[in-house]
Amino acid sequence: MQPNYLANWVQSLFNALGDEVKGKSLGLGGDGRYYGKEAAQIIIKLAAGNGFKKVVVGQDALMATPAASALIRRRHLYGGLIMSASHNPGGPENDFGIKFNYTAGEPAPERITDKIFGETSKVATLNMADIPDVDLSKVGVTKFGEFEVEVVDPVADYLAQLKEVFDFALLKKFLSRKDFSMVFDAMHAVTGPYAKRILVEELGAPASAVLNGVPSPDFNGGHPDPNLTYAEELVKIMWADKAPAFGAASDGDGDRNMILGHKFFVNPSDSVALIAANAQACIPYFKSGLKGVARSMPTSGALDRVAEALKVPFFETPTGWKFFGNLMDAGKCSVCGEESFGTGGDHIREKDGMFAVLAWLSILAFHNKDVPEGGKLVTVADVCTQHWKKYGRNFFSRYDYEECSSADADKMVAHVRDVIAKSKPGDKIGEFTLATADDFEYTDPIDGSKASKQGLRFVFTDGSRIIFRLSGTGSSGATIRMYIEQYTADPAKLMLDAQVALGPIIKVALELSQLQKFTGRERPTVIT
Ligand SMILES: O=P(O)(O)OC[C@H]1O[C@H](O)[C@H](O)[C@@H](O)[C@@H]1O
Repeated sequence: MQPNYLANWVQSLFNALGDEVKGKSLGLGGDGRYYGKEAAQIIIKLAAGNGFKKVVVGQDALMATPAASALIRRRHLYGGLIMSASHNPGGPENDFGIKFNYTAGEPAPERITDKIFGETSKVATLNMADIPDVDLSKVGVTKFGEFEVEVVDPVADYLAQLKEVFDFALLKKFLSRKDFSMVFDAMHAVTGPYAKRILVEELGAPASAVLNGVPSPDFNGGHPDPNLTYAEELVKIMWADKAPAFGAASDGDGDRNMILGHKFFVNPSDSVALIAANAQACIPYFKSGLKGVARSMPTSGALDRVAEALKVPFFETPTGWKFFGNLMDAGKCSVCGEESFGTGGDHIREKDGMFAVLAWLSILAFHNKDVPEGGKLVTVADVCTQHWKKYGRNFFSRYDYEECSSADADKMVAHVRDVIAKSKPGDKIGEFTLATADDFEYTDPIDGSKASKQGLRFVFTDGSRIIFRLSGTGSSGATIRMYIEQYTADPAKLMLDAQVALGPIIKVALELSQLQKFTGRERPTVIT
């Protein structure tokens, strides 16, 4: 990141917030990329020059996004700036790899991000205080007159928050079972120190349970994306004949997650549904039940079925975590998630990778509480299978076509819009009968704001769906995402491989969009 770029952006943010920031305290975190510490020094000087009274920063700028949210909420800080590991400047809620968490620790709402964006073109002066760099390697307070910088242990507040959510004694007992083993891949990103402290020191997992636990400026040459493509090392371990019972990975800034069993991938859409279904029984924080649940539109309908069974309010939002923030602030949502590997809850209102890992460990601990050590352990796959037997299974897959030319992608989108305009309920598309086709629109139930053009979708009478969206986070060209979903309650089909089960509808999706013709792509770059 260019220092000037960063300074301009942060100054725009402070300008947008105006007098609101005067005399307030700001939380600050980074993720272990090389610019983390440098950027922290710049932001500290800008905060001092713009009237903040204090900056609270993680030691070595190693602050995961959920940890920063916990810090903001627990210490009643004004807000927090998190330098995210994003390879994708300009995503739905993070500009230039920075995420601004607003007062309650949730991602900044659209009205704030729009205001910041408006200010970026007008910045004339950088109000940077003339103070020396702060030693970020040591916990402690440095004062500069009225202004002070506190360097904190980045894990402490977050751990305290997690302890209010989960039964740590139960988890510790479960992790001490000789017949259970796990591995967590921190992918050389920020969660290494978190995993060591929480999983190893607090919960007693062996040190070897944390893989790639040392944050590195360039993620050791890897790409810290917790999916089947990029978490290759973990996938190899979990697909070996002799493997740990549980595997998980988290991303650059610790907010996304992937959950695996032995030779078993838990689709993120299923993961949030399973967490919601088991929350009340397995996680103390949810013991009085869920206030409501939410998923993004492209995320599969597995969660809808759980909401219906639990009789709790359900919300379908556009892609982007900020839409959940409003619901959680209004006390309408306890658990939410997205197909893009984000899962979270209202404990900190962020997507939270470690929360998902501890939620899954709590689910496993609960389902194994009557299984004697050495008995047949209830596995991740068993928990999912039992869930599908009860609710049916929403097969789901996402095809990503990265770095397409923007012109080609736009042509394809125009074509799909045209198909939608010409179609009507009852039309036959392949073996499927159309129920509706539209461009998803959302009216926020809390503030009434409208979001349009949030994804082109075809919904069929059997509940199957085909959705096209252009990524808002891709870094070069256009990334087309094609989401495919099909529901089955047929016990004979529950265990099919998702790609096999979805074969026919994928064909339909490719035909109706003419994706291959428009983009020249024979196959996607990533399949989830
Ligand atoms: O627009 P996409 O590339 O599909 O990315 C979508 C994702 O972007 C960011 O990571 C947001 O925090 C997520 O809430 C969202 O799901």
